[in-house]
Amino acid sequence: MVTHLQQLVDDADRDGIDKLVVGAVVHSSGRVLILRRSAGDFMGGIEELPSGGVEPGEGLLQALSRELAEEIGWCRPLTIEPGFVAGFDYTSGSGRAARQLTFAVAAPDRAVTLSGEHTGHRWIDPADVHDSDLTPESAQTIHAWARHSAGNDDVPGSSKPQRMSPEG
Ligand SMILES: Nc1nc2c([nH]c(=O)n2[C@H]2C[C@H](O)[C@@H](COP(=O)(O)OP(=O)(O)OP(=O)(O)O)O2)c(=O)[nH]1
Repeated sequence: MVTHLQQLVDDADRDGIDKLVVGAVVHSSGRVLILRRSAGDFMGGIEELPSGGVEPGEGLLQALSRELAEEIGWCRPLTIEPGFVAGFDYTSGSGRAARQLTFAVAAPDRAVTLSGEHTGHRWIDPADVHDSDLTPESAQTIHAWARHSAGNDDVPGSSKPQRMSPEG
């Protein structure tokens, strides 16, 4: 796992990524937690997965743990499900080459405490992502997780980040 995570960081460096972001498919009974961004922010009002930038000196999972504490009030140790990580690249609001690496985390309970970054949350069935304000990249990430969790993962090499273009 450690080698694998380091490989993801090395790949991002090699690919010229300036901003590494970690995200989570937090799920309970097959439903996935999504958050609505505050209206005043860049891309305000969209729905997104809990996510945030990796800070200098932080490991990926350390960053994920901190972001989940900040964004949904989870202070518990996280259990990352092995075998799933989905990646997409985008240009951030400040123009940086960003890559979001999204891991899967089971929610033992559904208690969520939002920060000021988000105005609402809900648990969505992956089949209903078309009926949301998720970006195509977030929607694809949720679909990839749903396929993975159904044991019907038809994406070759799904334990590696998938390159999903904003168009695709
Ligand atoms: N900018 C941007 N964000 C996207 C795209 N697709 C997509 O799912 N997102 C998501 C990632 C984040 O959840 C959110 C926007 O985040 P962001 O990284 O651009 O915003 P930010 O203000 O935190 O970034 P920064 O400018 O401070 O680097 O939208 C896309 O094509 N462009």
